[in-house]
Amino acid sequence: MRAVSSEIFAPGLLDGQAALVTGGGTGLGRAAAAELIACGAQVVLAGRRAEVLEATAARLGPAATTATGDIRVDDDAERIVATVLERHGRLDLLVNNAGGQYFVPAEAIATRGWQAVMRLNVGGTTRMAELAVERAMRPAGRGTIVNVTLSPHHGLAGMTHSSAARAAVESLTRAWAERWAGDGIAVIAVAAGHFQTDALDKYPAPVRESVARMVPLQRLGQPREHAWLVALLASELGRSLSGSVVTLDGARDNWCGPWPPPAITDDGGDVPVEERRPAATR
Ligand SMILES: CCCCC/C=C/C(=O)SCCNC(=O)CCNC(=O)[C@H](O)C(C)(C)COP(=O)(O)OP(=O)(O)OC[C@H]1O[C@@H](n2cnc3c(N)ncnc32)[C@H](O)[C@@H]1OP(=O)(O)O
Ligand SMILES: NC(=O)C1=CN([C@@H]2O[C@H](COP(=O)(O)OP(=O)(O)OC[C@H]3O[C@@H](n4cnc5c(N)ncnc54)[C@H](OP(=O)(O)O)[C@@H]3O)[C@@H](O)[C@H]2O)C=CC1
Repeated sequence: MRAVSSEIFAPGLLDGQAALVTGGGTGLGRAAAAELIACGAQVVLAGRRAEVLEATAARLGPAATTATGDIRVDDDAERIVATVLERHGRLDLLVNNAGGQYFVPAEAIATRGWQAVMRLNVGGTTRMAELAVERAMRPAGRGTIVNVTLSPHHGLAGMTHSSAARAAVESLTRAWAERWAGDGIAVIAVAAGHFQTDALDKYPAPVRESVARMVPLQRLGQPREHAWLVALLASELGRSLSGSVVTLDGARDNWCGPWPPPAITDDGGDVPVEERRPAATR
């Protein structure tokens, strides 16, 4: 996946820029990092698993380096941003891509589950944005933050914790765009639909198998398409889009129709629930 040049953008679009991509070791984050590098940026990939980040950096080449840490832990978040500044002396673009949830009926979400999802998607995203602004973008009088959300525009009946969290991020995007406009900082959200990444493997099979069929575009989004949008938002155009939520969903959003969804309900009327990850990976 070593990037040479962008398939769609002019060479040097992001020359000289330094970007931080959270969740940059996998899926959409990895593809965004590859495209940003292809456009000329230096990219720091952040995430919790060093080995995953190192493997991706090796694939992307010398413009990619890594910073390991958990964005929910304040010391880690501070260290990640400090690493970017030590390495590059600047931070032009934060791609707040790390996030997630699990598939579960609303009534089965435990308090700890709500907290885990809110803490990652709202808390981690907020802390990374604040640190990027305080430590790098406000002093520089310039910067761009791209918040990646799972589009909640129709409500996410199978992931209500994430529905609330992602709607919060969209609202924060607007508020931050207003609050930081005077500092020269643009804030934009990408409301993504269904994308073909390895992360989809964790969802129950009937859920996974039904999603692509239900996208009017008749296919899942490709990570490089999402990455092109991130690069576009990192360009000068992103500045005029500050405060916007750009939807990229093949006309499907992440939810449609009744609960329980007939396509995934079993003979007993139950909806499949996502399995817990093995303890070692938690
Ligand atoms: C096909 C349909 C969707 C298509 C669109 C795709 C959208 C995507 O977003 S794909 C990307 C998905 N990637 C991820 O979700 C990765 C990140 N996710 C996570 O790390 C976890 O899901 C997390 C958000 C729950 C955070 O994990 P962590 O903080 O490590 O939380 P714990 O595993 O310790 O769990 C805490 C708490 O949460 C409840 N819980 C977690 N998982 C489940 C589960 N599968 N089923 C039921 N409950 C779960 C539970 O209450 C846990 O507390 P304890 O039981 O006391 O441990
Ligand atoms: N694939 C899809 O269809 C869609 C995905 N999205 C969203 O796009 C983003 C990327 O998704 P995708 O690439 O598919 O999924 P992944 O699960 O591959 O991406 C999540 C990334 O975030 C990192 N991460 C998770 N928790 C933390 C944490 N606490 N601190 C630091 N990093 C963390 C993970 O690395 P590590 O575990 O090593 O920390 C991983 O690299 C997510 O926010 C997802 O919800 C939105 C719409 C659709």
